Amino acid sequence: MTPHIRAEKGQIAETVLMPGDPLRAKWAAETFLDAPELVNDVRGMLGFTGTWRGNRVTIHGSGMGMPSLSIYANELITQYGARTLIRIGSAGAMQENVGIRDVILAMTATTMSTPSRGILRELNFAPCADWGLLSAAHAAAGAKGSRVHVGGIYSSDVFYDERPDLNEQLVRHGILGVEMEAAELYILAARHGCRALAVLTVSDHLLTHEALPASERQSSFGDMVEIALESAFA
Ligand SMILES: O=P(O)(O)O[C@H]1O[C@H](CO)[C@@H](O)[C@H]1O
Ligand SMILES: O=c1cc[nH]c(=O)[nH]1
Repeated sequence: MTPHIRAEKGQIAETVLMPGDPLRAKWAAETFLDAPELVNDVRGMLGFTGTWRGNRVTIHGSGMGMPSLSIYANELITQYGARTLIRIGSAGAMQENVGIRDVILAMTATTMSTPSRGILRELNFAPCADWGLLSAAHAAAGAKGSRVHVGGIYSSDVFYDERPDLNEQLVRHGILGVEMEAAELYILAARHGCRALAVLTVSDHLLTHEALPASERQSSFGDMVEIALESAFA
């Protein structure tokens, strides 16, 4: 038990999928896992452990933003022994060739600051995905016929960004999309010798202003979940 997770040791699997939305965790666990068991609901942050093709998996919400993800990922890694952490999130597209519902595999996650800033100080550390997970996820996405993009994303501290000049630079430098957690996940994985990847589904487009409703962001991103599971156990 930790301040934020009520699960007993042993109730959390070594492989953890982390959506921002706790209700996406519930949907994904009920849709893709065999015998999912609720292992956390402290503060309404839902976590479930079950099996996928015989492999133990936990699907646990991270909440929105890096400070929230950092609490859960730290506790999952240091208190429960999580070793493979895959974010399954939504993202806003930042390139014309990236469409709604496309999948983005985040090779790197550029950021302005994360909860790790206090440790890294003046270092511009380069948060990056685990290569084994990334290459397996790319193969899984290809086999499914998903429209998939691999490259850099931006992990933002704000959803309502008021810096159009910043977005211009991100677009200009090829950033595929924006979300709010991956950079801290990658940094924590590097610090603790874990594997991490962010598999994202495009829910809205910053250039065209198309957007999916909240209900679809909660429970329609099945390809992303399967890609994450296949990469974890490739
Ligand atoms: O859909 P999730 O996984 O929450 O991810 C994205 O959605 C939230 C913002 O609406 C942020 O958490 C962002 O990273
Ligand atoms: O963080 C996010 C997630 C989805 N769409 C955005 O524009 N930002």
